[in-house]
Amino acid sequence: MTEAADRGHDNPIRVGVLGARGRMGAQVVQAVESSPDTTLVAAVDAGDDRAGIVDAGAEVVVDFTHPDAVMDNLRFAVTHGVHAVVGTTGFTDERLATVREWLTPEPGLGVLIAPNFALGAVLAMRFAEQAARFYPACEVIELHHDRKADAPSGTAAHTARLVGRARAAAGLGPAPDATTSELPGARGATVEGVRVHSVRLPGLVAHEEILFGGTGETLTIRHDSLDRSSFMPGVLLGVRSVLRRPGLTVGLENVLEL
Ligand SMILES: NC(=O)C1=CN([C@@H]2O[C@H](COP(=O)(O)OP(=O)(O)OC[C@H]3O[C@@H](n4cnc5c(N)ncnc54)[C@H](O)[C@@H]3O)[C@@H](O)[C@H]2O)C=CC1
Ligand SMILES: O=C(O)C1=N[C@H](C(=O)O)C[C@H](O)C1
Repeated sequence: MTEAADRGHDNPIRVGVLGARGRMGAQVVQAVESSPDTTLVAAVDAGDDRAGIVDAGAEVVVDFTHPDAVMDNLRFAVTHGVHAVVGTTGFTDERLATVREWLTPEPGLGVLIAPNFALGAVLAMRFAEQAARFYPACEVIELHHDRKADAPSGTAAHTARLVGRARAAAGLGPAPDATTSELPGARGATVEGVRVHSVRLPGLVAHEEILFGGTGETLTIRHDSLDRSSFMPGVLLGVRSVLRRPGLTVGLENVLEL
């Protein structure tokens, strides 16, 4: 994943990282330090003073923190004129509307929020959206490491929303389901009419299956992030592109022009 860079060694993009000591943040710190067109100017985690990001002259802040912390961080970035690339989960339509409001008086500022920065995950979501209208039923299974704070994953929720909206646009009704008796939770959560199931196990990183059922056949689209390095090309692409994408962009697919 590359994008024609107009910033290089002599004028690298000044990047601050929020959540810098976390699983993702630590990798972002390394990726930003290793890339010739970006330079790390601030690494902030819980308990640190995030004013350091502004004092250091960051142009872009990257946030991989926690759903409970991300809105406050984002408001801080926007009110201080810092572009933001956000991987943290927890974005509802209401939260996105709030971010758009914050950006209204800041017409030059860009915020990119992506539920998943891995190329294959973005492609899987797009393929699922394309397949949705052809099948009477779809369910999503996401599988993650046992330290993950939220369920379902942001990616699975986003996938279900995309599939659910594509189904609705195609005039598809509820998926056939004869279940009349169940233990609570046995059929998962429902997002835009699509069932979503969450698995948590040590040893896993981040995985998603989108299963479609039809007449005498099924289609399974599966993506596996086997290592967090899978997210870094997308994060760096986001850092480069957010500088020239004013307003709110949701999803890396818009940057990739899929
Ligand atoms: N969009 C994507 O491609 C990906 C998104 N994620 C999401 O990123 C988020 C973080 O995931 P992990 O790195 O696995 O979590 P983690 O728990 O390993 O790291 C989060 C870090 O943020 C810090 N933190 C919490 N509140 C903070 C605040 N107010 N200011 C600064 N730092 C703060 C914590 O101390 C911790 O070090 C989650 O929402 C996760 O779902 C994770 C992987 C990929
Ligand atoms: O917490 C994680 O690990 C991940 N979070 C994101 C999500 O919730 O979709 C992206 C990826 O699945 C890894």
